[in-house]
Amino acid sequence: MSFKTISSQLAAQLDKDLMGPEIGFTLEQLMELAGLSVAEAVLKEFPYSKSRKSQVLVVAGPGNNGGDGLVCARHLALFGFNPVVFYPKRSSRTQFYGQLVNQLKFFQIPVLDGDDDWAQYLNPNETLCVVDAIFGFSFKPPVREPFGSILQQLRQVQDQLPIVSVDIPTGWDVDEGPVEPNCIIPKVLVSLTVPKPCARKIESLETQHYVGGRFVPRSFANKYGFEPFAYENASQVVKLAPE
Ligand SMILES: NC(=O)C1=CN([C@@H]2O[C@H](COP(=O)(O)OP(=O)(O)OC[C@H]3O[C@@H](n4cnc5c(N)ncnc54)[C@H](O)[C@@H]3O)[C@@H](O)[C@H]2O)[C@H](O)CC1
Ligand SMILES: [K+]
Repeated sequence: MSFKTISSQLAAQLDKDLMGPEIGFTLEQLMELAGLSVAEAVLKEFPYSKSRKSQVLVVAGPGNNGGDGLVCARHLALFGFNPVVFYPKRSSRTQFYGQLVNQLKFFQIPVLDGDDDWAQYLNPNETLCVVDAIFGFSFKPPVREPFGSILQQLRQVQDQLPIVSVDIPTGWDVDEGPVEPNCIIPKVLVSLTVPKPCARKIESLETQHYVGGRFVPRSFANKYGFEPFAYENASQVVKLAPE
């Protein structure tokens, strides 16, 4: 199946439109659905079973991609997984991020900060997968610390420990694809709303590709030049067939 992508410029316009005065979604609403989508993609790729490891490390960055990760961790816990969140640079953009962290504490999900030993969770014998919610479509290279070292450590384990990237693999340019030498090569990519051009650079044999963020009607999708994705029943994600 060949999938439609929209440029970063158009994606930014789409977001502005969705959250503008006429339509009126709030960021919090979209983030909740985005995080739920990613958790469902994890469940589909790595089905939860009581008899196997269920630890998932969620690495959350300082922006909204990180926010998607915080929401995802909460849904993973509801699905039966044991999420651990590494959130080294906390956003003070709005108080909502603090509320998301409080919700994680309410679920007894550990939230590690920059001083904690997060690398202990990179053991493939104990951790099922890593959710890469570090940067999304607003990443501009070169990567700054502490994220440079974090990416380096993730790169070292990514062949043994599968990485699930939220919207854009971290270190990729939204239009051009891999731009950062230490960028993530995910085993699973969950594009939100509609894939961005960088998704064409994934190797379909190596990376499973999902679309999630099921929040637009057909008329709105058509306005932005794509058709709605073939979501089944109440599912929040759809897996795209390899190209
Ligand atoms: N409609 C949707 O599809 C929705 C998508 N969502 C998610 O939001 C991100 C985009 O969020 P944004 O806050 O614009 O940006 P990022 O999270 O990608 O990153 C911004 C953050 O990162 C810092 N930063 C940028 N470059 C660097 C660098 N080289 N080194 C270090 N730090 C860097 C920057 O300063 C900011 O703090 C999108 O991809 C989706 O995942 C929403 O959830 C809403 C719905
Ligand atoms: K990401």
